[in-house]
Amino acid sequence: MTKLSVNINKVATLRNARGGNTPNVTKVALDCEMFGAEGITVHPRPDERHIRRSDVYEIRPLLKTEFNIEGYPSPEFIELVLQVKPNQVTLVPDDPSQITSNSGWDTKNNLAFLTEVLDRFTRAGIRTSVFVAADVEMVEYAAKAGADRVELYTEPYATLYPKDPEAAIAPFVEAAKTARRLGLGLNAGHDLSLVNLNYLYKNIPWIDEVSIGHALISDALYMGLEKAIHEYKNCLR
Ligand SMILES: CC(=O)[C@@H](O)[C@H](O)COP(=O)(O)O
Ligand SMILES: NCC(=O)COP(=O)(O)O
Repeated sequence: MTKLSVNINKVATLRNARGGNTPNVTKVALDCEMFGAEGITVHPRPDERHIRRSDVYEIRPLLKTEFNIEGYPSPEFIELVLQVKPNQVTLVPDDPSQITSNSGWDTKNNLAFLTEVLDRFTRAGIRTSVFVAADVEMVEYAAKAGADRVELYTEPYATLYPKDPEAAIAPFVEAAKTARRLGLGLNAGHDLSLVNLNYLYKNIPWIDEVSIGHALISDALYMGLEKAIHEYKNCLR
């Protein structure tokens, strides 16, 4: 069964826009769980443009589903994750100045670094996931580095899907088969939406978890959060 983890970064973006506590990010996280989300994802970026470190500490003890923290493994990020101990940590290769995640790891050229970081989280009992492009070699080196899972960076799929679904999905099926062959768990995320999610799922039904934020929160502005979560879960059947 493919689980839906709701990324609440953009709820924090709205909260931060006025400097107060509306919308209440913690309440939204708990409501997402009540509406059927099977996990909550946050990406506490160094500039705290949306999710703040304080959000991470506040949310952690209250969640009933899975907590996934994404980020670049800086010393500060590693310390935060080891203190909070989420169910899963997802390593992304983002530079602090990036507007959003726009690439997967070069797991081959970062093998030693990733191996050392992943080992620290593994020893702390935290499931690890490495954000990679749909590239067989990048998946293979994520396995070599000791990751429990890979998360396929799905922006290229989302961009090409409307023009050519079969071409869009092809590299992702190959990368997903490689992950399965190597015994890696499989996540996927970035720019997934109600337009493209079901086709991804139908072609790669063994995905463990999709983490979706930007499109889901945008859809919720029109249909409401509860209906949005139900609609996204309906794409995973
Ligand atoms: C790793 C990934 O693809 C998403 O978590 C993305 O990083 C979202 O970050 P923003 O919400 O800051 O765009
Ligand atoms: N890992 C992807 C994620 O958490 C959310 O990405 P997006 O849906 O905001 O593009």
